[in-house]
Amino acid sequence: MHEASIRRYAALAVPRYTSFPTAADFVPVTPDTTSRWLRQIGPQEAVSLYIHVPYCKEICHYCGCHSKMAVRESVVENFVIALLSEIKTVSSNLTARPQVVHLHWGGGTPSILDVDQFERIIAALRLAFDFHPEMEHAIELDPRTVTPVLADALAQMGVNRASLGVQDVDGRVQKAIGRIQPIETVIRATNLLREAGIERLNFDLIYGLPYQTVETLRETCERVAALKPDRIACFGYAHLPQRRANQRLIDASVLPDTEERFAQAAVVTESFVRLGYQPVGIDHFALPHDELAIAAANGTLNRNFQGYTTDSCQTLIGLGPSSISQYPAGYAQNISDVGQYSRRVNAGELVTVRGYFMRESDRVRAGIISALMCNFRVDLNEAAPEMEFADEMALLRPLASDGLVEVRDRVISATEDGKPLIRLVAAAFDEFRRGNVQSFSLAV
Ligand SMILES: C=Cc1c2[nH]c(c1C)Cc1[nH]c(c(CCC(=O)O)c1C)Cc1[nH]c(c(C)c1CCC(=O)O)Cc1[nH]c(c(C)c1C=C)C2
Ligand SMILES: C[C@H]1O[C@@H](n2cnc3c(N)ncnc32)[C@H](O)[C@@H]1O
Ligand code: MET
Ligand code: SF4
Repeated sequence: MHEASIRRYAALAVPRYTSFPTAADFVPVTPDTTSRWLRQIGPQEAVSLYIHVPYCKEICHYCGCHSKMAVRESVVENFVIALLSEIKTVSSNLTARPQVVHLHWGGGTPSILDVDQFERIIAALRLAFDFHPEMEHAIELDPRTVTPVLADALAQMGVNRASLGVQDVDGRVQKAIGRIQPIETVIRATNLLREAGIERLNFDLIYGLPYQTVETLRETCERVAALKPDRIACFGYAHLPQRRANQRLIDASVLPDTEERFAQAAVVTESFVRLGYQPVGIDHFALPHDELAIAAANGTLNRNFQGYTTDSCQTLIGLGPSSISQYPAGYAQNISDVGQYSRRVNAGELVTVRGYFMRESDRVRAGIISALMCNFRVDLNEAAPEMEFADEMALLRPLASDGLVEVRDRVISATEDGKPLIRLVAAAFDEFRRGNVQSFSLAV
């Protein structure tokens, strides 16, 4: 593909498609709807739970997550009290006991909770939910917060997977992103978790950050791969300073440009493949024995709000401010403001504010977009035998003539050149993106 085409395409802003419709297209949805959707869950039905802990010790300059600085310990305790209220209200809306197959603590920094707080939350969940004996119990950890006491406590709680925010190990980059974290900190956290018996590890990295180059990234990839985490995610930095005040601390003049980002994404993939990892979707890598690598190879990979997953549950219940729940009938997102969240859950309310009611055609589009994001390929004869997609096909034509996709007998597949730009192919099937450029991140 020509440099000029890369530049043109990679500079387009498109969603990351962790859901379709994306959260940006949600409409008002009320707690009554969530109550109805919760009541429809059947006995022993497999569900996933996501718990959002919206606090960190301090906020990194690049962060795009929903999190605030915990200025006092009491702030975190007040959040835990509110979360316990929400769990009680959600539980009282259930008409059956579901079975939890995946439990994920995200944030923010869940490791800001103390052992007593974790235990109270788990005890509250166990009153209404059965935990599957082989439940995947995962937590996002800031390596700087991992202590021997925490590692042992997490293992005691049944945590069997941890995701560490590594971001980059280069000192100059770390200074520019407000995240000072020498690699020794990552090594220590990794060892403590493994010694405690938590061996399934993921590292998160970011490319497209200030002062990163192809050379610094190659070095970062080698240093983190030497620690042999089963999984690595490497996201493209999404710089949206108009929406995230903390990102205004990043000097945009030292950010890599579109072409450099493109080259960085390529060197990350090239490095991890050389170091024994298999690429999974657009931004994950996994060692060959890992379930995610196996799912990617045999076409059973799924995508949810946390990214790529082996989870195939119909229902994901999100708890905590800003959490998104997924039900067979649609999506429901909680209010994001922690103060309002707390006031309302403490008054016994569900706090759904936005979401989406899935129509049959949305389900078809969601299936197509998910197949493209996970497998880089979709067969419309299987996915949507009844739908013509004339507009969509017209949108794909320029991508096809630039060598990004091949369309044959209604089978759409990305070429090797097209894989990094698969979000653009997916966007052709997104009815909500018809030429309107919104504040999404760059395609690469
Ligand atoms: C773990 C941290 C999270 C990341 N994303 C989310 C969390 C909790 C969830 C999230 N982020 C955004 C939304 C949309 C609704 C909103 O309130 O703004 C949700 C549900 C906003 C957002 N974050 C990023 C972008 C580009 C946007 C806006 C566009 C969009 O909705 O797609 C950047 C970003 N955040 C995270 C990653 C990994 C990432 C970029 C690679 C983490
Ligand atoms: C959950 C993961 O999301 C990533 N992350 C957080 N903020 C951003 C952003 N603005 N752009 C890209 N990735 C981000 C970090 O790698 C974190 O560990
Ligand atoms: N807050 C943790 C970290 O940055 C986990 C990933 S970001 C939600 O290390
Ligand atoms: S990257 Fe992680 S630690 Fe940093 S502010 Fe965001 S949620 Fe908190």
